[in-house]
Amino acid sequence: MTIETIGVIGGGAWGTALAQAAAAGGDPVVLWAREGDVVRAINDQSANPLFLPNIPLSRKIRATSQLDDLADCDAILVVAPAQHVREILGSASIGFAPLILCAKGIEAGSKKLMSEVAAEVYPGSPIAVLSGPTFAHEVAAGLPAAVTLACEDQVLGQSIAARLASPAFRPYLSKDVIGAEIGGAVKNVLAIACGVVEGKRLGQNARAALISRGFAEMTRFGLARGAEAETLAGLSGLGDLVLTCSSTSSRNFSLGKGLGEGKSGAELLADRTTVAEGAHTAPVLREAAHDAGVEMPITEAVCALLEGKNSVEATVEALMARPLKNER
Ligand SMILES: NC(=O)c1ccc[n+]([C@@H]2O[C@H](COP(=O)([O-])OP(=O)(O)OC[C@H]3O[C@@H](n4cnc5c(N)ncnc54)[C@H](O)[C@@H]3O)[C@@H](O)[C@H]2O)c1
Ligand SMILES: O=P(O)(O)OC[C@H](O)CO
Repeated sequence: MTIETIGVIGGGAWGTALAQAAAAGGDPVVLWAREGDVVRAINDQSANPLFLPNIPLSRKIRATSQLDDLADCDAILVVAPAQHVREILGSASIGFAPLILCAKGIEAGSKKLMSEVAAEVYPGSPIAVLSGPTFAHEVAAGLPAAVTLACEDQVLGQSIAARLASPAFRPYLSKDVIGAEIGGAVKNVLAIACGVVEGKRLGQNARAALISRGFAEMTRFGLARGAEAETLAGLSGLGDLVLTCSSTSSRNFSLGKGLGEGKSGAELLADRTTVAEGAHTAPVLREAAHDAGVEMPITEAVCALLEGKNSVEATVEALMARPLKNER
């Protein structure tokens, strides 16, 4: 299968960066954005100052406000925030093109992963997941990055990988769709915890401990949901966890930093233009972990902090005072 025209749903930072990556070889890209200003800026100035400032975009990217304009695309990157994917897919008529899911989150209420949401809305469409350690501004600027491209149909996966690959963008194939999704969703919650460590100045040791014990949580939950351990230890799991837990370029890390500095979750989440997926995923993940009988103390701590139910001091004390146990 040859994939030429790529459609992109979502004109935020990551949708725009992926459009830029997909346009690198000179093939056309059609990007749907919700904001009229974004559509106009891309078409008139080859730029997206609202979500991806100071990055000149390829002229091969054409933006539209009409989802139906994606109907003839050979494959569609779905890059809306996780909580809006169902609604946006439901309002599009995009035939049977493969859907490449790029949002990192779990749907509130249903507790479903994006592949499960997409399969409900478009039961006939082949599904893939693209996830990994990728700050949008770096990818859009053409800096090197690698991602997991998970697709049960490996022939389709190879076609998608071949279409998106460039000297600066390297997809690694996997069949483990669930594993790729769980890594991306869980790391956002753990990044909030690492941001708290930074904001409260708890030190580098604490951050490394959180990354390691957070990875143990991610692995326990992932295995319980049918993910493969190798996927969780790969780009879409551990790779993205390390990236997002290390830098204020991460919105989730920055949100946690604010909590660590003493601001409230409500204050930090009010009037945001950009999305911090971990804040939406944390409570759903806590419920899903409970359903699966999986212990996720760091996730529970992040929820309590976001909900204003515990202070940072009391949270750290409680995590450190948990009964001693084997590391595995
Ligand atoms: N930014 C990154 O570096 C990056 C990298 C990899 C994955 N992702 C993931 O990509 C997804 C999209 O994130 P982003 O960074 O492009 O977003 P963003 O923060 O740059 O922009 C916000 C997006 O949310 C959309 N939005 C806001 N309110 C909405 C509503 N009511 N209905 C539908 N859409 C609405 C906006 O149109 C915009 O596309 C997220 O799941 C994120 O985790 C982001
Ligand atoms: O800014 P964040 O925290 O949403 O992280 C962006 C990407 O997911 C990093 O891979």
